[in-house]
Order: sequence, then C-alpha cells, then structure tokens
Amino acid sequence: MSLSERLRAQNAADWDAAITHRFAAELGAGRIDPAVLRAYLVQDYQFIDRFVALLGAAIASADSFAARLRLSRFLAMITSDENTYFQRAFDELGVPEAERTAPELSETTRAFQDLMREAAESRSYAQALSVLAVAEWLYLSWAERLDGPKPESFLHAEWITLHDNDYFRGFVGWLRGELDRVGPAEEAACAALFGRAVQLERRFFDDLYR
Ligand SMILES: Cc1ncc(C[n+]2csc(CCO)c2C)c(N)n1
Repeated sequence: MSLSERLRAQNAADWDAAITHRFAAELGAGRIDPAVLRAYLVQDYQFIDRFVALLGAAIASADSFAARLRLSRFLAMITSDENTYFQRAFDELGVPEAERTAPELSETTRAFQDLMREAAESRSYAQALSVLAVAEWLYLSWAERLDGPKPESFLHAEWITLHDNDYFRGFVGWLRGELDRVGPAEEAACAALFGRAVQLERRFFDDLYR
C-alpha cells in the first residue's frame, strides 16, 4: 500500500464518517437548512485563509520547479473561482461584511488554523502535503460519492462541482503521489498531521448539527 492509502486506512473511522456525512447528503439533495449552510460557509472562509497560506508554504518548500508550478496554478484557481463562489453565496445568504472577514471562530476552525500554521512553519514539504492532501482528497471523496442530478441552486451545485471535476481529480492524484514520494522520510510527523486533519474535518461537519 502507498503511504497515502495507508494513512487513509489508519484513519478510516473518521474518514468514512466525514465523507458519508449528513452535510454532504443534504447538500447533494439540495435540502440543507440554509442556516446550516450559512454557518458552514462563514467558518470555511476563515479556513480557506490559512489554507492559502499553507499552500504558499508548500510552494516555498517544494523540492522541484515542476511541483512549484503545479501548486501555483492551483493556488491561482482557488483564489479566483473559489473566492467568487464565497462572495456570491454570502450575497445570496445575506451575510454582512463583518461576518465575511472577521466572524467569531469556532473551536474547530481555530484548531484547524493552528494545524495549518504548524504544518506551514515546519518548513517541510512533506508535512505541508500531509495536511493539504487530507483537505483536498477528503473533499473529492464526499463529492464523488454523490449521485443523481445536481441540485438546482448554485449554492449547492457549485460547492459540489468545485470538488468533483476532472482538474481537481487530477490534482488530488498528483498531491497523493507527491506525499507518497517525499512522506516516507518523515513518516511519523506526516502521520500525526494527517490524523489530526482527518479528525478536524469530521468535527467541522459534526459541529453544524450540534
Ligand atoms: C474544512 C475544509 N476542509 C477542506 C476543504 C476543501 N478545500 C479547501 S481549499 C480547497 C481547494 C479548492 O477547492 C479545497 C478542496 C474545505 N473547503 N474546508
């Protein structure tokens, strides 16, 4: 088994709970409570902020120009397409400016921010990849599992399409390949970060239904 496959298997309980979560099912059916989606997107926008910083750290610590290019193109995509989704969704849901830029953070969002800061400050490409790989691969996995027609509202449909498309699938496959290539030299640190990230992904969804 590859390192990425082994790490996923070691965290199967939280991984499977996250990718089969009620959140994904309700989103896929277009039947999510607007208050739940609103709360999710407000916290997630703060997640994305630190995620972009972590991606920058991966670009800086990568061991090849090819990797820097690929990560940079991805960074350009999420700071354009994905950012406009958030802005349009916030408009649709009536989220005021203060909540877009400086909401009260949940404990889980804070823990995620700390994890991403730690991975970035390690200055290790392998450790940055361990957290990035979870955030990308786990989202691809829940989005790919949804079947049936896309929900009507762009709020639901675009959040699925952003995570279930051929470009993204290719990127996740490449990220896993990078982790499989450089991770084994720092396996204990990578496994610890990967496991914490999977737990937090699950908690991020669970928090919405408490
Ligand atoms: C808590 C949380 N974890 C993972 C993602 C997924 N994600 C974050 S940035 C990015 C890049 C392009 O969409 C992806 C897939 C998320 N949104 N929120």
